[in-house]
Amino acid sequence: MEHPGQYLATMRDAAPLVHNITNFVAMNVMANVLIAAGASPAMVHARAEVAEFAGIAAALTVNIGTADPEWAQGMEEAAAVMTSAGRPWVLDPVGVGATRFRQELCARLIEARPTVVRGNASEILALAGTAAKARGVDAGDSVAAAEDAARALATRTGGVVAVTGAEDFVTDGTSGLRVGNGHALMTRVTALGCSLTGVVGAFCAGQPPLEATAAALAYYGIAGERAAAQAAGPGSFQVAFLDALHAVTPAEVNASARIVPV
Ligand SMILES: Nc1ncnc2c1ncn2[C@@H]1O[C@H](COP(=O)(O)OP(=O)(O)O)[C@@H](O)[C@H]1O
Ligand SMILES: Cc1ncsc1CCOP(=O)(O)O
Ligand SMILES: [Mg+2]
Repeated sequence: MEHPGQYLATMRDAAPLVHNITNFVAMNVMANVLIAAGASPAMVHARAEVAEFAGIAAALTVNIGTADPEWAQGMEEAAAVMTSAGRPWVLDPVGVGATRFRQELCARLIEARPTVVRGNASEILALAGTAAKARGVDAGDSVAAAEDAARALATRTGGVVAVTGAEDFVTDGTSGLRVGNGHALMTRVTALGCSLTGVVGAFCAGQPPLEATAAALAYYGIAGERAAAQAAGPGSFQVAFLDALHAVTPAEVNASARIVPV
C-alpha cells in the first residue's frame, strides 16, 4: 500500500466527529486516544438520543464491552442511521464468545452490515461460530488461526474485517493486508483495542475502508513502538502512547508502516 500516511493526514484535516457507543472501561481512554490522534470524539450511549446523535456523526463505533439490553437497542438504531446515510460504522465485538447475550447481540449487529469489524483473534473466531480460546475480553488464539474466519465474515457483511494481535490482518473477503507494527506493551493497558476501534472509525470517515483500516492499524502500531521505546512499564507506556499518537506524522507513517499484501 502506497502512502499510508495520507490517510492520517486526511483524517487530521477533517478532525471527524466520531460517535462512540462504548464500554465504561474504555470511555475515558478511548476519548483521549481519539483526541490525541486528531479526531473529535463523543461518547454517547443513551437510547433516547443515539439515533439522533448518529445523524450528525462522520463515523460511529459500537462496542459491546459493557452493554445491556437497552444499550443494545440503541446500538442497532444508531447503526441503521449510519447505514442508511452511507456513513461508516465499526463494530468491536468485545468478549463475544463469553455469553449468549453477547453472541445474540453481535449476530444482530453483523446482520446490520458494519463497515468494519475490528476484534482480536478469539473474537473473530467466535463470530464465525468457531471454537475460540478467549479468556473473557482477552485473546487466546493467534491472528493466523482467525484469517479464514475473517475472510468469511467480510464476505458475509460486505465490509472489512480487521483481526489484531502480534501481526494484524485486514481483509474485505477478497484482498488481504498484514500490518506488522505494534508492541506487546499494548496488551498490558486496558481498552487499547477498544480505542483502536475508535481510530479505525476516524480513519474511515470519507476514506475507503480497507486501506483506511490498514493505515489506522499501522499508525497505531507505530505510536505503540515509539511509546515503548521510552516506557518503563504499562503505566508510563500509557502516557507515552498518548504523546506518540499526537506526535506521529504522516511522513513517519509512510517511512515506518509495515503493511504487506497477502
Ligand atoms: N503481541 C503483540 N505485539 C505487538 N502488538 C500487539 C500485540 N498484541 C496486540 N498488539 C496490538 O495492540 C493493539 C490492540 O490489539 P488487541 O490486543 O488485539 O486488541 P484487544 O485489546 O481488543 O484484544 C493493536 O494495535 C495490535 O496490533
Ligand atoms: C476489561 C473490560 N471489561 C469489559 S470491557 C473491557 C475493556 C476491554 O478493552 P480491550 O478489548 O481494548 O482490551
Ligand atoms: Mg477488545
